[in-house]
Amino acid sequence: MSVTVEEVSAVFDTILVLDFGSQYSHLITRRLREFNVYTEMLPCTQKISELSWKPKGIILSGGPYSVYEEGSPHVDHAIFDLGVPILGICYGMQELAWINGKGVARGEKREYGPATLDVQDQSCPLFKDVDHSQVWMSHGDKLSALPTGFTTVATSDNSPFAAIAHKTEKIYGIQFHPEVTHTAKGNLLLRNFAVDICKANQNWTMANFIDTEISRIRTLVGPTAEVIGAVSGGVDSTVAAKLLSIAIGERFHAIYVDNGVMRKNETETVHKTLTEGLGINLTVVDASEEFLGKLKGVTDPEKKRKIIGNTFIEVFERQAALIQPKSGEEIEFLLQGTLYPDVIESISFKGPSHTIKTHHNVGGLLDDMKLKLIEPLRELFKDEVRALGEIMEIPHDLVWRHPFPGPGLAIRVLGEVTPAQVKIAREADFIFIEEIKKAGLYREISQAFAALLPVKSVGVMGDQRTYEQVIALRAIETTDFMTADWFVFEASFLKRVASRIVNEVDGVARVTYDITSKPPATVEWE
Ligand SMILES: Nc1ncnc2c1ncn2[C@@H]1O[C@H](COP(=O)(O)OP(=O)(O)OP(=O)(O)O)[C@@H](O)[C@H]1O
Ligand SMILES: O=c1[nH]c(=O)c2[nH+]cn([C@@H]3O[C@H](COP(=O)(O)O)[C@@H](O)[C@H]3O)c2[nH]1
Ligand SMILES: NC(=O)CC[C@H](N)C(=O)O
Ligand SMILES: [Mg+2]
Repeated sequence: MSVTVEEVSAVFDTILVLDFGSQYSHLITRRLREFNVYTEMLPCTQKISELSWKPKGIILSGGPYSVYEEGSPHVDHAIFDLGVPILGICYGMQELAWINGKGVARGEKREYGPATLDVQDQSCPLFKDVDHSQVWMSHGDKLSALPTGFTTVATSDNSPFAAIAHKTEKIYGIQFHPEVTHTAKGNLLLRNFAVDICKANQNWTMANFIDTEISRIRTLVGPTAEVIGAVSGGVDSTVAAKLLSIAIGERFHAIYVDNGVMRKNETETVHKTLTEGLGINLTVVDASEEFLGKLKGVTDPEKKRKIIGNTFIEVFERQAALIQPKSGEEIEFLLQGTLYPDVIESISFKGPSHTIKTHHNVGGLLDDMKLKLIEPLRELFKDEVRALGEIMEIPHDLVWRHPFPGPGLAIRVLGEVTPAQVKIAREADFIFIEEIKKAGLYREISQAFAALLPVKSVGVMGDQRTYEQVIALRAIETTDFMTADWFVFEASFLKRVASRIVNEVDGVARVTYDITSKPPATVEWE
């Protein structure tokens, strides 16, 4: 028997962003959701007839191509038959012009940076309260003529067609980017479009999402089937597990694997919080010896990742096989903590970005396990997951936890991973994080940790010459982990941490602080 489960976009009023490959496209989605309008992004090649829901409005994003070039992407003209408002941004506006008269050409010079907007037509609802503000331009092509049926709504010094609007339909084009923060009133403009012009309901809140999602899970799973899921104690898997546990109770089986390279006290804390605190049906598997045994003698970072990923799958599958569903049937579903950025990445018009490190998750389980997937967070950004966690009363500490990589301390112990080395990295990390929390800096920092370098250095302690290893501290600020800046601590803070680590952790003679940004460095040392 198959059940139909409504998509989120069929339940909430949805603005559809069609992506032409701009680096800013996902920001459009984020901005609209920030004022509680549900927004989804699909590739610009999406066939409208294949959509199972009707958007309240459509936004055409920017993109790196030129509309007049052969092979450049074009939108399905059926968007005009939907009778919903349309907003074209940069390439998106050029696409509207190309469809309505082809007046787009290479400009004499590129325009990149701030410009001041002059609104000519004050009655245009898109520009309500937006006049004379700074906007951000990033283009080389421009409109050479007004498209058929359009008028000029706003100009700037370099762009005689900074904004255009159709005379009778609700179709708008803007040359600048409202989604970037350099456009002072960009949020307001997007709000004017989504709320005033498209009349989208501002009901996208996690409080509303939670009920829809729980009933969606119940419909999908049905009255008797059971679900398994790997839970790390990280925010994504915990929030997903809590949702499942609210929806189907004991029929959800969470499995946490202690791989021997977790942080100090982690296994105990996760166990206690998830079972006693959150009432999740959790099994803790201690597989540390198995993992550490397989890591023996291995120094190559990618090999470490592969060994941990593969062992993880073996342990998980072994454990899953032990679960006997009450129904007498087999386990039917697997929970995954997939987030919206992963979805965007996989549907991106540009194709998935270049993989620098093979970040594993439990994706490898699927092929032979024949389980159906449940991904309750696949519509959410990380900040939405955190908001959802707060609503479900998951402890703050867990909701705001820095991400922790699946291979754990194994990629923070550079070189061979031995129990002795893991212990040093674990103790140093614990002190660093403890001091960060004491200083009230934990929430300001996106991720912080200590890495153990496989080099020895000379030191002196109590008149004795020492010859021990080096700890590198890393703390970064970032919004998306694709780029990151190192965090600027007060000198006194670093002094305190260094002194504690050298004094309290056996085997460390020296502490350094990593002051490299990403790029060129990555967040992790391996
Ligand atoms: N030690 C572990 N035990 C069980 N599952 C794990 C473990 N480590 C990772 N996983 C699984 O791999 C997935 C991916 O891990 P990842 O670190 O990306 O996400 P997370 O731990 O849920 O959240 P965060 O990004 O905040 O750490 C997890 O959601 C979880 O399903
Ligand atoms: O689950 C994971 N498995 C991995 O192998 C892995 N390597 C890096 N990371 C995390 O990804 C983010 C970006 O890290 P990098 O700049 O080092 O690639 C940071 O948050 C890193 O901690 C991993 N996460
Ligand atoms: N940011 C954009 O959308 C740029 C559009 C187009 N490629 C141009 O250079 O004008
Ligand atoms: Mg994690």
